[in-house]
Amino acid sequence: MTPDLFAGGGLERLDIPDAEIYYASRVEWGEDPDVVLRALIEQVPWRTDVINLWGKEYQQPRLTAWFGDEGASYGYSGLSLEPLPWTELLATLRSRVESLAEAPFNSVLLNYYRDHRDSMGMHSDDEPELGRNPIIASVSLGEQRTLILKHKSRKELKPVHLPLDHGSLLLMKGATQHHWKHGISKLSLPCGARVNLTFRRILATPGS
Ligand SMILES: O=C(O)CCC(=O)C(=O)O
Ligand SMILES: [Fe+2]
Repeated sequence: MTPDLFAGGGLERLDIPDAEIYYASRVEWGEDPDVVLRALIEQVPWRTDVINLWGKEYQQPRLTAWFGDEGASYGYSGLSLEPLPWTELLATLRSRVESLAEAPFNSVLLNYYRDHRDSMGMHSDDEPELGRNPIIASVSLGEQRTLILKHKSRKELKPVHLPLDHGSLLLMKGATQHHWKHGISKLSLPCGARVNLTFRRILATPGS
């Protein structure tokens, strides 16, 4: 299959069935990715979110933060969460991501994996607020960690392992979330910090 390149940016379509995923390993961000990583680790008011699974509360195994346009809120365990306002750095990254992805975003979820023990469970980004066939733009900074993708119904398809590089951009769009789950596993060997930013477009607050 001939790689299908987005204009500029070096995004290359990956050959994964039932998915529309593009990847560029080293994007020109206009800022040194080392500096961006350090600034985010230091400046973002990181929090440990509690998730409710089957009536039991668990701390998420990573730190998170959520920024976005005013009103781009989403329902979460019965609460409606308001985003923090864009910082100058995050607004700059958003503009760059929007031009590379050729799509608008009104919020960003940040994940901070402090070391090899932090992780994210398998899930799809299929919240109703994102609408049908959402486009998610994921920026990775710091330690390389591997995104694992598992098809939800075609058991003959092997899991796909995508190592995400420092300064890379991954786009998931089309029916990807419908067919695939993704997550970041813990590692057994120590590794450094990684910050991931997933830019999203919240369509509307249900009930508003
Ligand atoms: O850290 C990553 O690359 C994955 C993040 C993710 O899947 C999410 O925020 O929904
Ligand atoms: Fe996700």
